[in-house]
Amino acid sequence: MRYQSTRGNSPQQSFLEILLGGLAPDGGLYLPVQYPKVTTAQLDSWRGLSYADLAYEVLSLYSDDIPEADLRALLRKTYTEQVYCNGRPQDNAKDITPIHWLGEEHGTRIGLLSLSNGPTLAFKDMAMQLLGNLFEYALKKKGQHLNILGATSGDTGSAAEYAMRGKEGVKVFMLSPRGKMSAFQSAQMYSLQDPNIFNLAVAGVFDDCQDIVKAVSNDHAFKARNQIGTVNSINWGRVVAQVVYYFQGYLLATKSSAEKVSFTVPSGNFGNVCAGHIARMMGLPIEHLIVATNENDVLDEFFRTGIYRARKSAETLHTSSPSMDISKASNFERFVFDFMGQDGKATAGMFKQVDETGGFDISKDAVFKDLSKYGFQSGRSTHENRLETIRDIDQRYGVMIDTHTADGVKVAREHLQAGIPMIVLETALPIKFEETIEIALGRPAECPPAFKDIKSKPQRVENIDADVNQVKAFITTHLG
Ligand SMILES: Cc1ncc(COP(=O)(O)O)c(C=O)c1O
Ligand SMILES: N[C@@H](CCOP(=O)(O)O)C(=O)O
Repeated sequence: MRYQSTRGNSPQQSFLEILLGGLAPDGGLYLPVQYPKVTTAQLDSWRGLSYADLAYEVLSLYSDDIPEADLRALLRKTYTEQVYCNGRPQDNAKDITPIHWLGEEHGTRIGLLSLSNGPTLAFKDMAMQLLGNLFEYALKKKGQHLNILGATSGDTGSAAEYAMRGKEGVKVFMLSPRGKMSAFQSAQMYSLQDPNIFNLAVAGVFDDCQDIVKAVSNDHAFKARNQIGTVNSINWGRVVAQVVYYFQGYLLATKSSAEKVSFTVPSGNFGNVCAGHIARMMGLPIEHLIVATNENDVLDEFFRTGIYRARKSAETLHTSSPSMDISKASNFERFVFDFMGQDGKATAGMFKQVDETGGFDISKDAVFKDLSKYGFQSGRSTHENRLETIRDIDQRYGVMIDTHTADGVKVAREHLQAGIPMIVLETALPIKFEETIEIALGRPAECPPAFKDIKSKPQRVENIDADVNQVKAFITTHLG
């Protein structure tokens, strides 16, 4: 499979080439030149496979430069019950991402796709554990080192750091928004003392951190000299690994591939739901993909109105679902490229307009009228909605959900369709946002034993301004 940039002005590359490179040289994001199609017969033949073997079926369509035996071995090493049982050991842990059915509402089943039982208790572990193993494999093959520059609003950072701990030839420089994450999230990252991990607390919001990552990646000389790579969903490897659990969710929810399901996805950087879009483009029978935002509702506004209006850092609100406090969703560009007919020049023009004027308006264009063919719907949730939903799901079903998943459930309930199962992606465990859980339920969230004393451990973090040059200087100094 060859990969093209969404800005249409970079040479096509293979899977392993883009894996270590991250952002395309023209500033765009990589996508395959075409989405491989999965037939219903093929889909039915995948029923009953282990998660690792299902992942093989999906990923082998995208990574033909990794020999079959190597890819299968990497996937079997990654997707084990031992790795994905950290949060809440469950009866069906062998499914890796089991569905926890809540019940029936308005004539349809509603369930949670459990994605947060990995080492850091958020869905990011699903792809990040694989990325760690893929990096190690690719670097060994090429005899290279990799210095990862990442941005986090709370969960990508710890997932990446836990996945890269002790990995030979890999250093991690992680930018996080100072004071904007939960105490548990900060402690997870900042308590790591590994010599290959560097945490930088930026005076700004997540979007500032992500802008710095992109600016550093766009300095081609610096990137090449310092072997800079990415672990954010900028990296196609992250997105494609997330495609797998849509297939798993679908197969677990249905008996035959004639059936349809809908997914609701708590969204911030649009990476998770972009993976759902790709699964749908491959032919997975998804009725709707419902984008659920918090008060930072740029994406909801776009799907309702056709107007994309990225907010400035100062307008980005600090909410009780802080991992979704994002106003410039990186992966939205991948979807724009698709709905613009994979026209790189048009996509580059639209994002130039975003840089210059803050957004674009397609409300009157034919492409917006045509957007329904992609199956997207959307909604937003607020702090009050979050508290109410956490309370309701606890009382009605005896299940405690985190604040981001609560945003998903709130919005999912507004889009139920009789007879079409609704699967809400559970993106983190409640303990990560324990302060809000305590407010909602008046009792603490359950904490896995591995994290009992996480907040009392000594922390190692450097404060830094939202300044590209300061970040570059830090990297240069610490690479020696
Ligand atoms: C817990 C949680 N939920 C939802 C999201 C949103 O996912 P995405 O950024 O892929 O849209 C994130 C981070 O992005 C997250 O950490
Ligand atoms: N919510 C994320 C933000 C980064 O998203 P990514 O999917 O692009 O890595 C986080 O928790 O850091």
